[in-house]
Amino acid sequence: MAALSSSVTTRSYHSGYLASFSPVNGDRHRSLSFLSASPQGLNPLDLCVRFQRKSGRASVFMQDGAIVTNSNSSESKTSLKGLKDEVLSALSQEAAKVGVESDGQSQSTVSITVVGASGDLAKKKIFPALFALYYEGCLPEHFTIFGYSRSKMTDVELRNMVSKTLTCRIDKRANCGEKMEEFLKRCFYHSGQYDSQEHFTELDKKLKEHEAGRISNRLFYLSIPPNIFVDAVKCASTSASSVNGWTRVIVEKPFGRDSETSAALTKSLKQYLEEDQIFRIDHYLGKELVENLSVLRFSNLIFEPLWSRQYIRNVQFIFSEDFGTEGRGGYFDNYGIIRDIMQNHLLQILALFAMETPVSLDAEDIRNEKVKVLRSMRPIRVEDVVIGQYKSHTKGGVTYPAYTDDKTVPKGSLTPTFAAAALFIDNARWDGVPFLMKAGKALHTRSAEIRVQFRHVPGNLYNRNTGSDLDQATNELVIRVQPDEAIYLKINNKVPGLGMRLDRSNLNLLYSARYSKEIPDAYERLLLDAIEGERRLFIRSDELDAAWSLFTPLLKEIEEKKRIPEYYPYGSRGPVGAHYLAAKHKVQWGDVSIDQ
Ligand SMILES: NC(=O)C1=CN([C@@H]2O[C@H](COP(=O)(O)OP(=O)(O)OC[C@H]3O[C@@H](n4cnc5c(N)ncnc54)[C@H](OP(=O)(O)O)[C@@H]3O)[C@@H](O)[C@H]2O)C=CC1
Ligand SMILES: O=C1O[C@H](COP(=O)(O)O)[C@@H](O)[C@H](O)[C@H]1O
Repeated sequence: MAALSSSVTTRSYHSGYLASFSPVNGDRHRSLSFLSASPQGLNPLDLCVRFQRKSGRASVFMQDGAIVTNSNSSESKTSLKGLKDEVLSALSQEAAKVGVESDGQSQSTVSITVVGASGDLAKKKIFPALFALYYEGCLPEHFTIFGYSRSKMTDVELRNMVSKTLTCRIDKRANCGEKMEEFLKRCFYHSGQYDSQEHFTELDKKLKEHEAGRISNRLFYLSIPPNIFVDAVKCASTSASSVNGWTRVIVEKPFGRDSETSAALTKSLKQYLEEDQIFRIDHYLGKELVENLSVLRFSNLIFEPLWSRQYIRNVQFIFSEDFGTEGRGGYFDNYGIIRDIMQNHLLQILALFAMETPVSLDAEDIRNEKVKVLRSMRPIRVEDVVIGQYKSHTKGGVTYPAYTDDKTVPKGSLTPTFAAAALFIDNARWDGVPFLMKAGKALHTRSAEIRVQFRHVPGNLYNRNTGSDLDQATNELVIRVQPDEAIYLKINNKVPGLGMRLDRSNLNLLYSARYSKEIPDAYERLLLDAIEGERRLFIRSDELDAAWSLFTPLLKEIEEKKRIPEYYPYGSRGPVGAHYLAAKHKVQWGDVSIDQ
């Protein structure tokens, strides 16, 4: 056991289970106390070790029978709450293992209300993710799912609707039908307006019936258009909050459309919620390879020492989709690709990529480091940005529509469906290194990747064998986020034979070849984290402010000056301007080279 401050106040583990947490010493050490009878036969050390292994997020020690965390002082109430939930869940698992009734979970319930249940995202992502979690045994023992929206539906109709969407990966497995039936029995529906206290009070009543007197924990997932976020939060918090457990709200993007509107949204939400109740989702943070970024960097000696301007020439974040805005043009036209993809998904990945080593894996420590990166970024110059919009294109006898052919898009819209930008981080680690971003719809392929291009080998003995273009012969690390998740490193290698010819070959970690387990959808990870109170993958308000501060001046300039996008054919590689932009910064896009 690690010895911590002797003034830590503790209660005997054997006399209780976790019920509260409290600051200790007013400084770095905090304790989690167990207040009532704990399951017999639990080994506190085992619990502690299991907890550490499971969370990998905070240092947790047992001392005098209490669990103590020594995360740094930036640790907030927030992370401690998360810790509490995890400990409860670990405790309950231990209890189940030794066959005693746990007084942790069996006394608490989690009610998940999908607000906007009739909508696209709910059907496409949220219900399937909840089912996948249920299938995997990740949901708590007592849980209830409620759909809430204006559409009139019975519980049975909701279940029918949801069952049609459970065509996710999970239903290919054995016993899926049975599991699906069990899951659907836990799904209910309440029809109501988003701004009606009365309707949320009715929801509250129904939730209470299902909670059956247990400690109630409530998660609201706002899967509705942003203009009604605040109404729904107001009603949920004032009329349907938990009285004895936690209440959390997952908010979907867009979080405003610039610094002002985002700040206004945050202010409005904070009228009804504490920051630690708000879970701003960026589903790219829930993607497996994005989650793995820190593991790659911080647990492999060979990468972190190279992770700086000294060895890295440029970094590229590339997002492309091979379909247009079909069906979502109305939403998209008000935002454009910079707000839709760059300001959030790509910038979040950039921050994770470039941050300094956090003090710990605690959510606040990681988010502190990400904010520092965002705040160190140089304002984006409009001349460092290329924008494009797709136009109609006929190929193989098929005509693909232009962006403005979408009936929900205003005629003559200048909204960019493609953008490329050069960004810089003005700090000691990254001074002068171009971070290039490229995002587009209706391109030739669907992919998301991070490309790290390293500098050339000084005085390379094999220059003669690699050709005159030194940059062509440098190492490149590619993290392919999707599809076909992979990490590969391009190296120079001798082509077997009697001569001395080098080629570029890949050291390739292709996930489908290495791991048999299917990769969970990002929404599964994020929903589970929200239930467990883990905030690491959610956006804190200061991160959001910093992200908007970076992009708002650029967006204003593009929009006020009515900058004309460069038109590119549907299904192409995007505007050629993106290549000129890269060339200006002595970069070649990695996704267009012959040996991608
Ligand atoms: N769909 C997607 O792939 C993604 C969506 N998002 C975000 O998630 C949220 C939900 O998206 P999505 O499901 O596509 O949205 P929808 O447009 O499908 O709306 C969800 C539900 O909200 C209700 N609703 C729609 N418009 C209004 C309105 N003007 N006033 C009141 N209620 C309305 C409808 O339910 P009812 O009429 O029954 O009340 C609808 O079923 C949005 O914030 C979106 O930006 C983020 C990333 C991807
Ligand atoms: O947030 C969004 O993401 C999707 C792409 O998500 P993915 O997980 O399918 O890669 C994008 O289509 C949409 O425009 C955007 O709002």
